[in-house]
Amino acid sequence: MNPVGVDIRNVALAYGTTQVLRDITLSIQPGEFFALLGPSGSGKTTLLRLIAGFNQHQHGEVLIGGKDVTGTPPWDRDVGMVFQNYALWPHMTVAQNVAFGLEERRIPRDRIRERVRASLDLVGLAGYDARRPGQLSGGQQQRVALARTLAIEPQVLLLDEPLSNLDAKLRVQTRQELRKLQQRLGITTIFVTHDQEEALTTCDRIAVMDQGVIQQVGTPFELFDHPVNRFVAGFVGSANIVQREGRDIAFRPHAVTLRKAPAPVQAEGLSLEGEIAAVEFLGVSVRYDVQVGPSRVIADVAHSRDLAPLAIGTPVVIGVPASELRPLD
Ligand SMILES: Nc1ncnc2c1ncn2[C@@H]1O[C@H](COP(=O)(O)OP(=O)(O)OP(=O)(O)O)[C@@H](O)[C@H]1O
Repeated sequence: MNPVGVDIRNVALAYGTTQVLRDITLSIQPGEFFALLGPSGSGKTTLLRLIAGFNQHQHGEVLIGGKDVTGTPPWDRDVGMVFQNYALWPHMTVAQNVAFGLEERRIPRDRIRERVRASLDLVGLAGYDARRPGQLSGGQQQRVALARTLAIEPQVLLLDEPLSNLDAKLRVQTRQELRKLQQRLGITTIFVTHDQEEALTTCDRIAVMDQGVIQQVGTPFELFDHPVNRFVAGFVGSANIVQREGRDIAFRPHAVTLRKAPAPVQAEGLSLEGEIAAVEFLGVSVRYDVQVGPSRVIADVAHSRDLAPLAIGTPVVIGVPASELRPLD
């Protein structure tokens, strides 16, 4: 299979007077595992459904494999979508569920049987053909939904929060399996999630969305190390933001060093005086809330058995090296 790219150009979509997507431009590379990451209501699902053909935009164009698909119905788009609730038929067996989309496409019976077997193999469910969805665990149901979508051999795989119904441990295991499967198939995949850890661990690149606008596109490292604005800095990891000379400066809690006051002020980077306001032991590190004037700064300090924690009320000097300071737009 030759993977295809997806290009979204100046797309806008409104429901009545509610503008849900505003001038979205995005290029997803062939074979890429791409995440749409944002809080609830940011427009991720709307954008995914638009690529699938379930939503229509009022402005701009959507290209799949270089072809403008505006106006093309979902079944003519060569895309497969896995829905958040899986949408499996409860009265059908696993094999019948997986075969369903193929029968609709009028594919010959023996070809259908082959493809059902191959896609159940792919997701590790060989031998489960005769079960009904109600006789499977949540994780297995999720894999049936994935097998059913892969069976139609789409050029683009669209996943709408596919792991959100799984418990925390299974979610981690399933996202690793999904990543491996995606790499093996090399299929262009677009993954909607509101969970930053899921996006950072699974995807090649991420578009961070807020209020129908793409705030930044980048690799997990780029977004974490070089957030362009306050929203991305706070949504991808946690960030401290302080005002300096009329600009916002962001830095990560783990970049902060704490020394008991009085301590010499560092020539380079940021130095602030404050007082420990709260202490949380996280195991690997200790998280300190430091009161600095009217604002709070979070410092994550690596824990060591030889280091007594600082008590609430201790006056401290906060230091952040210049290389860890990020000016924001
Ligand atoms: N059919 C509709 N009619 C009117 N408004 C809609 C419709 N569908 C979605 N919206 C609105 O569009 C905005 C974006 O919704 P969307 O479902 O795309 O967000 P999301 O980022 O996927 O959020 P979530 O993670 O909660 O699913 C929301 O404010 C929502 O209320």
